[in-house]
Amino acid sequence: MSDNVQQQVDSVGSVTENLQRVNLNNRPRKYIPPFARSTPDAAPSSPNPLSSDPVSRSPSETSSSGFGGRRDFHRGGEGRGGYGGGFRGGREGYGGGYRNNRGVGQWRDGQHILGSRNTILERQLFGAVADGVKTSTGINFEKYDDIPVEVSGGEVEPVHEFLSPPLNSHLLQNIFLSGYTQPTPVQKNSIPIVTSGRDLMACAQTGSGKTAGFLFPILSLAFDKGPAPIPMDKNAGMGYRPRKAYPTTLILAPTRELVCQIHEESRKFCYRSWVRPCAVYGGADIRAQIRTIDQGCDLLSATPGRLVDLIDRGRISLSNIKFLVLDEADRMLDMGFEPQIRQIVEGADMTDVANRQTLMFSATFPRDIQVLARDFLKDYIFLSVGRVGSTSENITQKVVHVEDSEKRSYLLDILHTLPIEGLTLIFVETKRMADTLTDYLLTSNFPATSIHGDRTQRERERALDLFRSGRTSIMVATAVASRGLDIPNVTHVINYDLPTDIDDYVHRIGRTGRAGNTGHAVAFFNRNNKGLAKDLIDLLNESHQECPSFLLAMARESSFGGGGRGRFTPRGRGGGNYGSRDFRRTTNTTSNYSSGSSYSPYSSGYDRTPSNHGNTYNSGSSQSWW
Ligand SMILES: Nc1ncnc2c1ncn2[C@@H]1O[C@H](COP(=O)(O)OP(=O)(O)OP(=O)(O)O)[C@@H](O)[C@H]1O
Repeated sequence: MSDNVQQQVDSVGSVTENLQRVNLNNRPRKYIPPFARSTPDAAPSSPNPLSSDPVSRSPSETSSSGFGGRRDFHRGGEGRGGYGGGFRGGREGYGGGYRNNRGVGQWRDGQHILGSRNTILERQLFGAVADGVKTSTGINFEKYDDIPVEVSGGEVEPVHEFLSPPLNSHLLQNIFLSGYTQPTPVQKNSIPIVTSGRDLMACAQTGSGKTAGFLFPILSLAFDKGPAPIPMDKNAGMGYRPRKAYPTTLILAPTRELVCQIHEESRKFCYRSWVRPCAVYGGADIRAQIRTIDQGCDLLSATPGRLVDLIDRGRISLSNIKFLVLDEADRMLDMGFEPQIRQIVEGADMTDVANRQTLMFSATFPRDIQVLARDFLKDYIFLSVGRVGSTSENITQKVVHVEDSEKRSYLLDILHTLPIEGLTLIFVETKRMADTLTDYLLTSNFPATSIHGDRTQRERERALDLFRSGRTSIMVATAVASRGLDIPNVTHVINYDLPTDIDDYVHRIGRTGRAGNTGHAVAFFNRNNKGLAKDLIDLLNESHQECPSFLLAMARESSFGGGGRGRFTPRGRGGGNYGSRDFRRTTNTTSNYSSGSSYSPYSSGYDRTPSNHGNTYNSGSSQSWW
């Protein structure tokens, strides 16, 4: 972001803050449910590192909705409709004076009332292909259909086109505004699975449309059924209590940047609907985020740490969650995030597993994490598009032997040969190395920036913005940028330092070759990376890439026994063919996976019962923190 644009954004941001402060003086005392919200021109959005357009931060217009903020929606009387009844929350269509504003809709009297069109917002959300800020589909998009799909745990009849039904007709309009003409394989299958009410663990290659794979069926159901009624607050009336948001969908993702990206995608597909997307993540002003969620929060994208903070402050309740999504699920459930995820899912007031749908998506899903994931799922369908952890053939991979001492000069050689158009992402293992290498590139006259966990959120946002816009065509990154980021025009990924885990490699190189586009990945390999050799060879072979002889020799030397963290490598499965990846199929259980209905997720391996799911997890890393 140029300083000029940054200043504009800042000044619009401060106007927003001032107006919000004014609003605070007259604010209704309770969280505003969907039918009683004022409808601003543009949906209020969280401070968003991915949005460079000041319009996205336009102040919320205080409209005279006439619903009267006096009603205690948390206690409200009987209600109708919405996710199967039985609620005690407020009634739909309360009051009158509805004002249909541009771009934001409402749910009222059991009807979905669409906001009118807002061309400025449309341009901001959907852009134009020529803007270059959205990834457009590449020449190999159609080839996704050749990737084998496997489903276990139930029968699925995939959808082959974006049609209504099964998708809500308004959602279809937003899909077409986004320029999507045909679903990707993961979407073809996730739409019927989720709309039929099943839990899902889905694995599909990087860049193949998993985000829409969960957003489409969730939003379609939300647009069809309307808001879930807000449950009774047990402590209502007991003195002052802060307003609380009751989202119906929670999407958890591991990094701030990814949360923002998911939020931006959500804003597109929620356009003109009653559903208000919000994002909360660390490193940004929590008070501004609280003000935003107070304006309405139906679909919440969050990093776990910030969400826990807001739950602890009594600002968010998870008691209304109908859909829980773990994006990059294997990362969310690994050692680093597992305690926070358990705190959110099991330690707070989250809807229990039987009464919510839980969806997990990733390009990789190690066996041990699949086992752990069962704590959060019920009778789920396992969907894999391509082998779990495989890489897209759209990415041309090259592994070169480079000693540590030669890496810098080798890197410069490569950078000199790259075409000027196109972005290059360079991965290193440490934050210090990210800074050092960036400085080196700058002194060598290459436009470079860096992103890593020691930079402030503002610096991270600025780096990403410079890179995304192409003003700085090289970004040096640690693993913080390895997952999920969808940056158009990344043509090259260089693993200057290789990760120790093959799954991390898969995600890193997946920043290129997205949505049917082609890309290139180069890895610097030397003896220090010996432990990765076997998994890397498997991966290269499977994706029909050249495998250098030094790598084969290194693998022979290596004492590692393949399979990594329990991935279903061809070797691990005893053959090189496409086969089972659902761990339930390779585990000796008494479950019946083919029927779906008779499968019991509680049947093997762990000391659990349906009544105490999760709390007696016994794998060795189990702990109680409440
Ligand atoms: N049906 C579709 N038609 C055209 N483009 C699509 C479609 N679905 C998704 N895309 C685009 O493909 C790109 C990649 O999608 P997305 O980021 O969801 O991939 P992903 O599978 O989640 O990748 P990763 O594993 O890296 O997180 C995005 O730019 C998205 O807009």
